[in-house]
Order: sequence, then C-alpha cells, then structure tokens
Amino acid sequence: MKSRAESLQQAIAPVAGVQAHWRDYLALTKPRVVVLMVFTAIVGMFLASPGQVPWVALTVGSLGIALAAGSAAALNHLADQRIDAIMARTRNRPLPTGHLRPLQVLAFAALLGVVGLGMLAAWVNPLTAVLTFASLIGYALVYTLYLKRATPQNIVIGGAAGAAPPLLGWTAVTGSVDAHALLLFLIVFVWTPPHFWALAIARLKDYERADVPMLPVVYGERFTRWQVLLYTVLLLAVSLLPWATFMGGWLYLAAAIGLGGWYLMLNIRMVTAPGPRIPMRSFRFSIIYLFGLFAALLVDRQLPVLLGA
Ligand code: HEM
Ligand SMILES: CC(C)=CCC/C(C)=C/CC/C(C)=C/COP(=O)(O)OP(=O)(O)O
Repeated sequence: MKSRAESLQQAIAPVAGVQAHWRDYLALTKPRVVVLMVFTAIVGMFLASPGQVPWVALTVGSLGIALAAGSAAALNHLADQRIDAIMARTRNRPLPTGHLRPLQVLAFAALLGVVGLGMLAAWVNPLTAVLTFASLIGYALVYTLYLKRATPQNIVIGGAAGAAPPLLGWTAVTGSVDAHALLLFLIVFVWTPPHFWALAIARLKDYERADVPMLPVVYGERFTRWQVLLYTVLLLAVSLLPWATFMGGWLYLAAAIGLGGWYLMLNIRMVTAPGPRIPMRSFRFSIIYLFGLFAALLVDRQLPVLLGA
C-alpha cells in the first residue's frame, strides 16, 4: 500500500522518460489566445482614459488579466484531457502526451489564478477582480465542464467569458461599467461564433470522434455555414456602433468597413464553396479581423497624440 506522500509524488512526477519543459507550462496558458485578449483589454483601457492611461492599470491590470486567463486555459486543459487525447488538433498537448500530470496542471492553474486575481484586487480595483474571476469561472467551469458537453449553443453563451477582456480593461481604469465598454464586449461576443464555427467545420471529424456536440456535429455543416454568414452580417452592423456613438472616428469607420467587407465576402464563399479550405481561411482571418478592428480603435483614439496635436 502506497503512503499519501508516495501517491502525491507519483501524481506530480513526469511520466518516466518524459521531461516536463517550461514550454509545456506555456502551452497550458494558450498564449496566442491570451495575447489577443490582453490586447483587447489594453484597447479598452485606452478608450476609457480621457488622457494618459493610468500606469498601474496598464501594467498590473494587463498582467493580472493575462494570468487569470492563462489560469482558466490551464483548467480547460485539465477538464478536457479525455477529449483532447481523441482530437488530432489537440492530442499533442501536455496532458495527453504525458509531459505533465494533472496535479502539476492544477497547481500551476491555481498559482496563476491566485497571483493574477490577487494583483487585480490589491492594486487595480475590486470590480475588475470580481469580473475577471467571473470570466475565469465562466470559461473554465461553465463553458468547459458544462456547456461544451451539453449544447451546440455552447460557444454563444460561453463566449461571454472570452469577450470580457475589453470590459475588464475599461473597469481597470474607471472602476465602473459604461455603455461604451459593453459595446466593446458586444463586438467580441458577436465575433466569437463565426471565429469558432469556421474552425469547427474544418475540424468536424475531430469533434464527431470526441462526441462533442458542436453546432456542425448536431445540425450539420450546411446549417453552420449559414450561421457563420448570419453572425458576420450582425458583426458588421455591430462594428459600426463605435463610430455611430463617437467612440471611433473616420479611420475606425474605414477599417470596420474594409475588414468587415472582406470577412463578409469570405463568409459568403463559406456558403457557396464546399470543402475545408474556406472555413480554415475564415478562421485565420477572424483573428486578423479582431486584431485589426481593435488596433483601428486604438490608432484612431491616439492619432492626435501620435501627430503631436
Ligand atoms: C468561447 C469562445 C471561444 C472559443 C470556443 C474559441 C475557440 C478557439 C479554438 C478551438 C482555437 C484553436 C486553438 C488551437 O488550435 O490551439 C482558437 C484559436 C484562437 N483564438 Fe479562439 N475561441 C474563443 C474565443 C476567443 C477570443 C475571445 C479570442 C481573443 C480575443 C480568441 C483568440 C484566438 C486566437 C488568437 C487563436 C489562434 C491561436 C493559435 O494560433 O495558437 N478566441 N479559438
Ligand atoms: C479571465 C478570462 C479573461 C478568461 C478567459 C479565458 C480564455 C483563455 C478563454 C479562451 C476561449 C477559448 C480559446 C476557447 C476554446 O476552448 P475549447 O476547449 O473549445 O478549445 P480547445 O479544443 O482548443 O481546447
């Protein structure tokens, strides 16, 4: 019979012959996703600030949000290890390959979560800490453990967690929720379904094999392609609201129309051209689109400063 210490030692030791590497820990945090999220948070901070962005919000706020999001992503790896081991796209992740053990992942997620939320509570403000905690729970528990396995609308509802960062950036500066902050949240919220469903179409076989009820698995590929197009039209309309409400100027409007027009054309081809090529292109472009749209908001706001006016 093993002692508790031996069992614990076995749970946190790497699988024989497989060395855990710092890259495995980095992979747990879904770094590229978190980078884009933090970028949207930083844009939220700039738009919330009438003058200079407060230094503490910018540095501690961004780091705290990044650590909390990384913690949520690590918990997603932990909860999804069975699914991840089945899908070709995810089977090389640190848990399915045995590079890391569940207890190591749990300890790492707890560390990131406590440090990130602690930083926000201590140096930013309680509202930002509470909303960030809600996003962490929303993604790691509500989306991953429940919605993802329960309903094809999983990412529509669960998308609220991923859409939170611009709102979190805003509250980090002002300490309160504002209609403009909710508008930034709405843009990412409406962007999420076409972002993800394009990938789900391209990786349909993976989701079927893992028995995850993603929209194309339950309602078929054709229906999902139309849903992607529908949300893209809605996104184009919603993306004009920052201009209509004077949060963005003409430069932003041009970017919203240009990027939105391109995304719309691509997703029209989504319903006219069969095969996985357009869905994969649409998924990749969704990332360029969101980055470009938020970059345009930032440049538009900072233009007078950049031009020295
Ligand atoms: C519930 C909402 C979301 C779902 C279900 C979702 C789903 C996914 C999936 C499955 C991938 C592929 C990951 C991989 O192959 O490793 C991905 C990639 C990505 N997502 Fe999302 N996403 C969501 C929200 C977001 C948000 C809010 C952002 C940023 C603001 C974002 C940014 C990205 C980026 C940058 C990538 C590319 C990552 C890479 O190349 O490694 N996603 N997303
Ligand atoms: C605190 C805060 C801002 C939290 C947000 C957390 C966060 C990192 C959200 C990311 C959304 C995402 C990549 C979902 C995919 O999960 P999936 O399980 O469907 O995809 P997978 O199959 O690639 O794991």
